[in-house]
Amino acid sequence: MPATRLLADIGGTNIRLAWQNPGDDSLHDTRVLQCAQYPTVDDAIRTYLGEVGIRAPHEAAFGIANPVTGDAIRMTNHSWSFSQKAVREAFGFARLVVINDFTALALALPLLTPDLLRQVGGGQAVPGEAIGLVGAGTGLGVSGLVFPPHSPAGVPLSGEGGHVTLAAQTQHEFDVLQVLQQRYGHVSAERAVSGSGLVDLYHAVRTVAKAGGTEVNSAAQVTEAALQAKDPLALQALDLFCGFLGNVAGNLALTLGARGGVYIGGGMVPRLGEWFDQSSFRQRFEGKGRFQPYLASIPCWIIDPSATPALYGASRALDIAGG
Ligand SMILES: Nc1ncnc2c1ncn2[C@@H]1O[C@H](COP(=O)(O)OP(=O)(O)OP(=O)(O)O)[C@@H](O)[C@H]1O
Repeated sequence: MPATRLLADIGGTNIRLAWQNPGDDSLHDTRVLQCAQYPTVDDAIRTYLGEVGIRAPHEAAFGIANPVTGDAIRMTNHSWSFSQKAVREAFGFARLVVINDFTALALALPLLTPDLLRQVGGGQAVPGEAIGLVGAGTGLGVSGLVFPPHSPAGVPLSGEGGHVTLAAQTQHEFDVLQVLQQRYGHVSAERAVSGSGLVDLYHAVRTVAKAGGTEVNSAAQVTEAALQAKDPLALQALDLFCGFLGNVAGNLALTLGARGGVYIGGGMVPRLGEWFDQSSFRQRFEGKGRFQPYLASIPCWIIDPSATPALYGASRALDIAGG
């Protein structure tokens, strides 16, 4: 095989992998593996390379769901940890770039074609203005793209906005947050707006309602109970989830001045289909008092995750790193 580029998007549940030929943007052999089935990231990568028949990729880029602050990587919502240097040496990569997974997704936003996006509310994006990015999956990823002078392609943000403090706006939300607070102490946005967060919201809703309800252990069970069985408590939990996401996305839009729009990534919202559009999301996105008209003009788009956009962003990170 000629020199190839290995790309990985490493989340708390899934690792998505693909490879590219030199000078060609097309992704090849895109696969999704379950992180929990591999003791280390090296094992998952070796399995992938073996399956697709590539022995020694020349270089690699990973987007990964944790802050990247030095050589040592420790995932926030999974047990994997590794040294970037050790991985680079183990696989013989000439270059390895590791960035946050939502920083990688932010780098891919300008590449997204309209067929991969579905708009939920708002008007037109203002070209050249900041863009917000938020996405619920195993965790809650947050990033954005800003366009300082001389950087027309945009500069991605590397933050940990999923861990901001979650605020309540209604008595019911306050009651639910109190239940979460008793469990976690600090209730970050991710404690509610994530897969495990949705399960916790369901249990909290039941506690507040002093109700029985169905036993659930996964986010998929809550969405199924809500959208298929029309279980009222599951519907309440799912609507709280969407409302909290709207609240966080609206805060992000205000903080960044994201008149370029807000993109919604992650694996959860696309699974809610058009039900999401009539949830509390948009109302809570805009419901910021005097800034309602400002937010009402900002478009939100749901990203279709099937195109594995973060892999393209990881590849762009290698291009930008040069060398
Ligand atoms: N039908 C469903 N409805 C809602 N949530 C679901 C459904 N199926 C799976 N999930 C949740 O989606 C989450 C996984 O999302 P995603 O595919 O974005 O994973 P990931 O990329 O590994 O996550 P992250 O990047 O946030 O660490 C899990 O928490 C899972 O419980």
